[in-house]
Amino acid sequence: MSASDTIRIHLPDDRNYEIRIGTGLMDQAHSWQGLPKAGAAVIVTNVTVAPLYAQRLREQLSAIYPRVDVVTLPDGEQHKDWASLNRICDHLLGEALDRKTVLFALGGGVIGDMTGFAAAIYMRGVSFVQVPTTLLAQVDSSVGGKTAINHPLGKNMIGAFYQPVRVIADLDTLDSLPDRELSAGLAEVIKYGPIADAGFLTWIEDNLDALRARDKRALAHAVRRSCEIKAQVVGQDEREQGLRAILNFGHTIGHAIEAGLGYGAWLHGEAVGCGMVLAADLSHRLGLMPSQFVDRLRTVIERAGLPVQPPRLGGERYLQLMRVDKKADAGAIRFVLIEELGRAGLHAVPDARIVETLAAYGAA
Ligand SMILES: NC(=O)c1ccc[n+]([C@@H]2O[C@H](COP(=O)([O-])OP(=O)(O)OC[C@H]3O[C@@H](n4cnc5c(N)ncnc54)[C@H](O)[C@@H]3O)[C@@H](O)[C@H]2O)c1
Ligand SMILES: O=C(O)C(=O)C[C@@H](O)[C@H](O)[C@H](O)COP(=O)(O)O
Ligand SMILES: [Zn+2]
Repeated sequence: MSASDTIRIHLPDDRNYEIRIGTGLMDQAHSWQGLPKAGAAVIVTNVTVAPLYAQRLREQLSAIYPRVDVVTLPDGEQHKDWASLNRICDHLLGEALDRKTVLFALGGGVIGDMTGFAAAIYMRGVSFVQVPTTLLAQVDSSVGGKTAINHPLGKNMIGAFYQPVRVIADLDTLDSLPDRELSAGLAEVIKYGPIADAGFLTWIEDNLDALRARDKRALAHAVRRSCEIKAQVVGQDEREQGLRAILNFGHTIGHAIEAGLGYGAWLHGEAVGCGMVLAADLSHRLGLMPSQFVDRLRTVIERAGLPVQPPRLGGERYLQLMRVDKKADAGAIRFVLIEELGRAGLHAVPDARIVETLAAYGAA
């Protein structure tokens, strides 16, 4: 791969945008050219990421915008809430920033989801740019326009579909990412294999050690292929009327784990990794996939440094949490199941089969 690669996401009404992936982008002025003109830019970040990257981004943006503010939020999934959203809106309104103001989400998926939601609702919509600094955000959350905050009763329950105007993924920011967060990001990378590209799953298996060692070429390929798949899916079904649901593989149980344990106890990627093992198992129990697939997926998830043993919340509690899943339909819990390697679909699964599977993993 060259120093940078660009993937384009195609959406109606002139909302196409570029996903730029590469090294050194944070300090390369050309990455930031062509952004909407405005009197002000606001970088939204958190207390961990601000000291690492906010000043560098501010310098780049100062060449474009007369005014560049920084809003620094507390760090953590437990702060993906109304209070943080209000802090962004309080700043925008308190400073009388107009509707041309451009927001820059500098951080992981938590910052990206909240900044996007703030952009969607401030003055009924201002432009925003995703500057993802975690592997998870570079391969998934910065692309596709799902924005949200959590509710104690359910994950991402309050939000909007609202697309960024650009995504700039500087692979160098991954150098400072803790190992546990890198593993969490690998869960969403692995996800794309079984749902969309069997060959990519094999590539991940072959390159997992290089990915965990942060080999830049391996990371670049993982980010690029993940974004290509996500851009294709979202380009066909932006608002999840059908196809887009495949991106939710592992999330039915994953989101139940996150909400059930309290946000932040397990990382999103950890919960999704474990949720994929159980969804693979369900795919086998319902006769869609052979048992070897479950073993294969569990092995790669374990090798990525992710947990595969779900917490023991109890069968009834899991069901209660999953009934508010956004894919649920008239009370029926629906799972993304693998139908063949590289192809997935949405399936209503009877409660008894879900509890049986959870029990097999000691979680019911
Ligand atoms: N919108 C979507 O399509 C979508 C997709 C997947 C996940 N998500 C959401 O994304 C969130 C998870 O995102 P995440 O895994 O990035 O978590 P995160 O945003 O909490 O970031 C993980 C941790 O890494 C720190 N961090 C970020 N960049 C860093 C860097 N370069 N160096 C050092 N530390 C850094 C953060 O401060 C945080 O402590 C969840 O809320 C999930 O629901 C959304
Ligand atoms: O972009 C999507 O669509 C996804 O489902 C990607 C997921 O990885 C992500 O966690 C998403 O936020 C989950 O969506 P939700 O609609 O279940 O909240
Ligand atoms: Zn996810």
